Amino acid sequence: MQEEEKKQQTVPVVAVVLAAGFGTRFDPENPKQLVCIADKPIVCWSIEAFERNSRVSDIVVVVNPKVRDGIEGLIDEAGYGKVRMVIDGGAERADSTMAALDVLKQAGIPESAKILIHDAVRPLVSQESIDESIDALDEFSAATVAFASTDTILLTHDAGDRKVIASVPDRADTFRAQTPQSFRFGTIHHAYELAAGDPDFHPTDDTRVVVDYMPDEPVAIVSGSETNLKVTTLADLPTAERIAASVMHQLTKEEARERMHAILREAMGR
Ligand SMILES: Nc1ccn([C@@H]2O[C@H](COP(=O)(O)OP(=O)(O)OP(=O)(O)O)[C@@H](O)[C@H]2O)c(=O)n1
Ligand SMILES: C[C@](O)(CO)[C@H](O)COP(=O)(O)O
Repeated sequence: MQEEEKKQQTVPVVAVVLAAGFGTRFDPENPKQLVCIADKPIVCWSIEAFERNSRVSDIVVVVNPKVRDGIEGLIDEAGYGKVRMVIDGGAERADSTMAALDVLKQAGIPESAKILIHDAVRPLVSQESIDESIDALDEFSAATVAFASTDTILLTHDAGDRKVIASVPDRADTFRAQTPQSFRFGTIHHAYELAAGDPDFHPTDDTRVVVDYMPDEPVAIVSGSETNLKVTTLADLPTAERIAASVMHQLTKEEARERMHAILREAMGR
């Protein structure tokens, strides 16, 4: 059934692009979602990564009042065909995810739908990571793109006004969480329902909601990359520009190759 579903894609694959943050670590007066990298606003890079992926059927964009007009204007101008809704998020990232899940529930989305939740401020996500996220849901109900840590990670606890090490996990077992984080709709919706009553619920990502509230549900790791950078502070911009330049170079080469193949196919009458 799952093999068949994979080939025919019988369930919706919905990307949720979270762009409702306030960029306090970047510059609250200059919303980072709207800042350009290689002349294209960051939010457009992210939306286009999912527009370009033929397996993604729908996109929901989550915004806040400060960026709504700007982002709606960009979506209209570009004519993104898969963007079905632009909705308001909430105070924290998890509130913004919840807003999207509520809207999808109201729209009657099936429990089996595949939901890819992505930080708008990770503009350079690769098609391979998106494809692998969609594939992972044929085996697991939850998965996250993540990048193996090259540093040793220290888990700490508070000792007075200092932190001290609580434990040191084996480096081979440590990863840096990235996005998209992908889920069957029924799983992520249920996890958020379980978490809703908890006053100490302030997760910084969506997989944590499954890990904490549905501990028997395994969450798969999908390969990420160093280039799937999150633009967090102003210091990230030069790196993002460098990565964007190399991505554009790659895309231009691929387009040229595709054009050449099309010319050859036509010349050979195929
Ligand atoms: N209430 C929020 C908070 C964050 N986000 C989104 O979640 C992603 C997380 O990245 P982050 O760097 O934390 O963005 P901000 O929350 O904007 O940044 P900061 O924490 O510095 O305020 C971003 O795409 C952001 O727009 C969101 O949709 N709703
Ligand atoms: C989801 C995330 O990008 C995974 O690395 C990250 O946790 C977002 O955290 P932030 O505090 O909102 O930057």
